[in-house]
Amino acid sequence: MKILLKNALILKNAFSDFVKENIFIENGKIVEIGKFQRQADKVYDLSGKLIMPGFVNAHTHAAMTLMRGVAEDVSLEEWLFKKIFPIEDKLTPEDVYIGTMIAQMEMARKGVVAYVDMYFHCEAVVQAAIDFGMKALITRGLTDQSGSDNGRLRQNIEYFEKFNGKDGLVFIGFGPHAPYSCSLDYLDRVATVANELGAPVTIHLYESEKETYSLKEILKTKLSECRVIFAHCVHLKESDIELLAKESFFVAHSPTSNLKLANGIAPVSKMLEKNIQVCLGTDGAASNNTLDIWHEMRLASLLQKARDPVKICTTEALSMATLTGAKASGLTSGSLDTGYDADLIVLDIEKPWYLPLEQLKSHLIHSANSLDVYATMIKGRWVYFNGVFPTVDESEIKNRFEGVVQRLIDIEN
Ligand SMILES: CSC[C@H]1O[C@@H](n2cnc3c(O)ncnc32)[C@H](O)[C@@H]1O
Ligand SMILES: [Zn+2]
Repeated sequence: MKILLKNALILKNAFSDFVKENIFIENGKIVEIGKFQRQADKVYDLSGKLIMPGFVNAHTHAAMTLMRGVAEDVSLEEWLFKKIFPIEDKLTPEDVYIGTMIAQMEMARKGVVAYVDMYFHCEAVVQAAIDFGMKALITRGLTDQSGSDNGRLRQNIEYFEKFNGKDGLVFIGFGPHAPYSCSLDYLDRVATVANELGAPVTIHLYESEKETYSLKEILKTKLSECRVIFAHCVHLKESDIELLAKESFFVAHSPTSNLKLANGIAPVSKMLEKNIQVCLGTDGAASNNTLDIWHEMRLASLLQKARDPVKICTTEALSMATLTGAKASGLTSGSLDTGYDADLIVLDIEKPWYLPLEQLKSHLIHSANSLDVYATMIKGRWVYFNGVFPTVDESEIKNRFEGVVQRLIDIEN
């Protein structure tokens, strides 16, 4: 399939300038960007639109759309242990499939092309990603709190063997939940396996001020040799910041979830000063409550500006949401270039809040609305286009979702 996108403004990546050129896509890949004439099977006139790289949501629990709004105005501890875990105990693979589908619809609607997930019933997450056509780094949440992991690591390895690389969309990593739910021995075992398989790892780290373990000790395990996405990193000591400054380490910053669960504000400016690679994640819809990277991008920037107007600048924010997220997840997105997968979004910039157009880059952070996304393409396939989700039956998914939620409510009563 040959696709021509013409007459749009193009932002190739966070660091580039806007150009008015055409994009030619063949078999899911960008073949040419420039001022050319070519024959195509499908031609889209995108006058008045901006084409830019899609966002990477570098930390989420997609299926938690099922629990959006069920546990409000509580601390992380109460939220997780008293409200969320009891509901999660009742989730079936079918529930996780439907919850993940709704999450993907929301993310595609808001310009996300790839996400990093940590959950369970991962075969259902894989199926949802494949059926929808979204890129995902999927990890099995791992804990050994009761002294045993009840086969979770074995399951994660099986997911890797069965699904890693599937359709060029799904990749499998390892998801030790947090240092407070994984012993050091277990973390070492998980990291050893991940390292042998060349798979990335993601783990919650220093989310609340009650988390008092030692990062130095944690990094004496094989985790130090893995590609790791550390989620949250709100309560880092100066010495911890130094430890995270490493080519293979990434921090997924989730400002909304951190504020909503009263965990505070991550020291992102300090991290960026030390060249730590910071990307953005929404966390799950039960703690955010949206899956909106535009919102995270703006909030991340504003929270640091509370103390220093220089941080986080437009280019930095955009690159956190695109290039750094792509690098962290290992998913080849984040930039529009010849040879890259066509993972892009089309934004309707004919709205008053994109004027003056001369300052368009700033508007993308401080004035844009996620619902201005007109279309989202992943590997050359539209997964959202002008109000329609071409790869799924929207009303069927919504009906099934309501059915699952009703069942969960009935169990509770
Ligand atoms: C075992 S699968 C992943 C696990 O993580 C839980 N979770 C979701 N958000 C957070 C968070 O902010 N901190 C800690 N744990 C979180 C989710 O409910 C799943 O049980
Ligand atoms: Zn999380």
